[in-house]
Amino acid sequence: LNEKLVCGYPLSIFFIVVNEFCERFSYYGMRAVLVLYFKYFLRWDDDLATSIYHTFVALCYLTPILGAIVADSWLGKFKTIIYLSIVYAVGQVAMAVSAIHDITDSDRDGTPDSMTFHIVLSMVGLFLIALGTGGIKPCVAAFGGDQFGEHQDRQRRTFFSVFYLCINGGSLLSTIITPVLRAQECGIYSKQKCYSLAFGVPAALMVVALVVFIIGSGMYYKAEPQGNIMLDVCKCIGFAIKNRYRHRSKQYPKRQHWMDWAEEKYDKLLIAQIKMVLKVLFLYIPLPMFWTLFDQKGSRWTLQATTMDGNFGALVIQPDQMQTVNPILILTLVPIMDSLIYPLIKKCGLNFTSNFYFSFILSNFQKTLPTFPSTSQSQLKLLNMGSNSVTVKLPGNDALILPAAQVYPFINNCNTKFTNLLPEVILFKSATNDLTSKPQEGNNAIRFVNGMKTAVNVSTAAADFGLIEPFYYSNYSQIKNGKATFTLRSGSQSCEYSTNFGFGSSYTFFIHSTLVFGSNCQDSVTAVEDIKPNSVHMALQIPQYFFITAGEVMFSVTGLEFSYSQAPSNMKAVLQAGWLFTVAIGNFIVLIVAELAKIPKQWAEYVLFASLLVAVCVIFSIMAYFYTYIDPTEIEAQFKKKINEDDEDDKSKPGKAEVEMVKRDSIKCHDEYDKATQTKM
Ligand SMILES: C[C@H](N)C(=O)N1CCC[C@H]1C(=O)O
Repeated sequence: LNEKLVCGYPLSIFFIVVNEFCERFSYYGMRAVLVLYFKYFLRWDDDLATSIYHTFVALCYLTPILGAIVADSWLGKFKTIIYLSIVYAVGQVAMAVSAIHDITDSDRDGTPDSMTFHIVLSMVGLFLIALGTGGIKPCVAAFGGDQFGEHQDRQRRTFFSVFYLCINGGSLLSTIITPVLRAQECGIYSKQKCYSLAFGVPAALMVVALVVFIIGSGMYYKAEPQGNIMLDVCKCIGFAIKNRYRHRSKQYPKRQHWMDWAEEKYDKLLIAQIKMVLKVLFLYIPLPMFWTLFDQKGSRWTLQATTMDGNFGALVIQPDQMQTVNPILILTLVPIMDSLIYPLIKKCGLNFTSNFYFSFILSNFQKTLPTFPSTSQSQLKLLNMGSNSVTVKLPGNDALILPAAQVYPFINNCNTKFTNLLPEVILFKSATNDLTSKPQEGNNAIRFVNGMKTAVNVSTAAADFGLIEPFYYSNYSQIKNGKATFTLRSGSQSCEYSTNFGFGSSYTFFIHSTLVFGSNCQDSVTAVEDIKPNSVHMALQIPQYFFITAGEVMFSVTGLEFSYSQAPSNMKAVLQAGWLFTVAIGNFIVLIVAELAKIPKQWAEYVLFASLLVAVCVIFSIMAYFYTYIDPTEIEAQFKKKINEDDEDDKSKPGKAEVEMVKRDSIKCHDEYDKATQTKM
């Protein structure tokens, strides 16, 4: 195969793993900011953004089928990777261009004037990316496997581990870098969040991936495509089903396998190869459930993280950055498993046939949310601005004593009329404006109520609340966690008010009528906590990440190698695509159950997914126990030898008796296949 070896490994795989690293950087980097791009640039709502996101991810894992068919039947893996990488890079460039707001911002107000242009271009870009990333994915993995000879099983296994490390190295770096690029401000006429840069860098990395792959060109082993194999496979399966149906009567003897009903018309080698593929595909049936749970990292788990405290001391973690725990753990666990755990298991003589994965159910963390008013109620707040406590009597409520400078929040029916309130008591009613959910991305939602007789301007370094009229309130502004200093200004006079924020809280700050400018106004502002800060720490998600990643290491890395080693020579990429198809189905399940079915209680949804996964684990273990490993190369060699011998015989001794003999031999050969596949793993 390959003449240039480094430490027993073909040199060509260096280019393949670097290509994979850059490609995964490109894919995961773009994916990391995609939902935010939908939400904040295209101005889609949460539901539409999440649905399109999961549809895109599912499409990325559906298109491998196309790429694999093109590679195995027509172009070969090498050319398919090159052509589809170009499509992929064009898609990434289209995404980067679609995120330049200046293109359609003719009135230069900072917002695009023709959203249709940006939506259409980004959808075209995403379609090309899905075609490219999905199309090349099964080919790159199988092409890497092709570089090893028959006696390099150990090296090939190590290659698939290193390949997985590169996937996750690229994913880790890009998930850290692209959100930082997105947070930059850029633009020609006005400065906006820099989505074009966040998509532009992944586009550049895809070009690098392509160049690296082309550089290695002279060193690759390039297996030739073997004709339109998928068409033959479909026709052969169709014929077997039809033939079986035609011979359904009891008078016809049964055949060992239903595919044997294609024997009348199809080559025995092809039938044997289809049997190998179907056997593996059958084993894949329960697998999508793993990906269903796994892919919720990007949606449900990240949303859960927004209701948690991300303060890790020196490091403050943003909710979407928690996803980087997965690739970090992969980079740690894969070497540990490969160099320690698997050899240890082997030494202990354990038959490690199936891997169990665990899910971790975390309870509903949104306990920090208060009771919000229903549609027929309104939220009221009473603020005593005086210096003495006052007694307030509201219709239908007991009299209450309101201490000086204190706020009393309560919920009442909208149509209640309030009369005779003391002049120093502010009745603050803002049912339509109150925040009714946790602020986004772990931020804090802050607003001010001005109790003074003059208008006050409030601002911080991060937000401007504008001029607040007397007895009126500002809009909410998002403030990050940590200390914030607010400057209160009226004409030329000002004072400062400082306070500390956690994650995901909401506060209304009441400015007292007694405020005196020029001094510190710490005592003249009362903070009312509308939504408590997140109290559950994000670190509690780490065990959940650990278990799902440990499952991934045992199941996904081995699954890649398994899909390669169990595939017939002409369907290596097709089986890789079958493996990736399980990821696509997993994402569709998320889309249906999590996004469309909308189970009202989050914990009920987690319990449902976890129970389904446990059930699937049991089923999969049973299936894996009965699975018998095969050596496709050996089986194919036996068939080819038999066919050659038959050809020789046909040439020298044509006649009816010989035809019978060939038939008998073929059946013998079939028996050999069946015997070979009956050895347990
Ligand atoms: C980032 C994940 N740890 C990961 O490596 N994968 C998730 C789906 C399959 C695989 C990949 O190839 O990206």
